[in-house]
Amino acid sequence: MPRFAANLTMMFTEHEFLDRFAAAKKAGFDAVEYLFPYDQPPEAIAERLRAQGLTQALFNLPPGNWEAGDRGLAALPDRAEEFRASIDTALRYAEATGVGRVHVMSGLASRQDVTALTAYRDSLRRVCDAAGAQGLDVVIEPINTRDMPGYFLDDFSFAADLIAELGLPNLKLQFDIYHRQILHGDVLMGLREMAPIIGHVQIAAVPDRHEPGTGELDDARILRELDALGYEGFVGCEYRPAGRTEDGLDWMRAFA
Ligand SMILES: O=C(O)C(=O)[C@H](O)CO
Ligand SMILES: [Mg+2]
Repeated sequence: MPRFAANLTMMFTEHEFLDRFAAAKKAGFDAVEYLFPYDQPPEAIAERLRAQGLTQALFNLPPGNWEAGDRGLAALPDRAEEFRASIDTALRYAEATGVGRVHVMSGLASRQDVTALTAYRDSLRRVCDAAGAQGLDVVIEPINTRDMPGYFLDDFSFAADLIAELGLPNLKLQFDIYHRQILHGDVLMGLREMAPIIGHVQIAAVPDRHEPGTGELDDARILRELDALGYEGFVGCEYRPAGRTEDGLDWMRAFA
């Protein structure tokens, strides 16, 4: 049975961010993830995790200026210095929270741009080296370009080939089922083919990104496939609740 992590960026938004940890615990979660913790002191996050007995499943490196349109820095040659600084920031929060993996966002660039591809490879080597020294995995996630137009990493096969080419032992795939369906479909075969390199999974219904089981996929069948494949990582619940978060959790309890 997969271990579900509440995504506190998208769920429990009825509460202030630091109050979402208690809300997630009360709703039955033992793990959390979110996009970015950087608006809070690391100690404040660590205290919430400790007080609620929660495990930190994942968070992202700083993405640049999200409000200004940045969606990560790793493939942006002219932002290399900022990317290097983002690694140090993320590792400070990783130390405080005990997270086991961090997600590196590529940024908006073309995979046909050789300078972007070179920057991306260099960035992944750098972050995997620094994160590995702290016992952390690094995950990269193909994201669909309907939700994120111009995102550099928009193909699962490209991501898998790059992971194989770089051969970095702590570089793994963040398999977001929502993006997989939109980009390629073929979700079960994708899971079977990429199981050896999957470092994190996320789920949301397609196309509305609401609770699993409310879209076009048989999400219960997909979760059973993760069990059958022996996946022992987390499944991040990265969906927008259709109503109050607490009222929409029956789908998860079917797996309890
Ligand atoms: O967009 C997603 O699915 C993610 O998981 C990124 O981390 C945030 O955009
Ligand atoms: Mg995702």
